[in-house]
Amino acid sequence: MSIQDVIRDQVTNNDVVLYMKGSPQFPQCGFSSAAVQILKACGVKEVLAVNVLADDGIRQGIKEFSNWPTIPQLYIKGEFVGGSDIMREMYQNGELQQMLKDAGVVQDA
Ligand SMILES: N[C@@H](CCC(=O)N[C@@H](CS)C(=O)NCC(=O)O)C(=O)O
Ligand code: FES
Repeated sequence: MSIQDVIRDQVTNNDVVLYMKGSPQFPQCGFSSAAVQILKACGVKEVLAVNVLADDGIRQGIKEFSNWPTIPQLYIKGEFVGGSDIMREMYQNGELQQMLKDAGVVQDA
């Protein structure tokens, strides 16, 4: 299976996927830490967190997959949402909560 296939499987088989540096418990970059905090603030309980620092193939492959040059990257229901700046904007205007609600990932937002 190619890296692109692995990524496609991850985002297809998990409602919420966060490609990040480090883990939700120990983020290894401020941008990834912010992304984790925003998901928590939205009430997301289940997320597949993929540590790109543990796999350089994924680290580069995800940029190609999404056509987006940086980490973190959030996917909801197989759809690329954005990085931490976009997540923060969408959280502030309520769009992210709505998207998670529509996806059936959180009850009340
Ligand atoms: N403003 C960006 C911040 C993310 C960013 O600049 N990430 C850099 C540094 S962590 C990155 O992924 N560089 C490529 C790499 O490390 O592979 C966002 O909204 O997500
Ligand atoms: S690891 Fe240096 S900015 Fe993210």
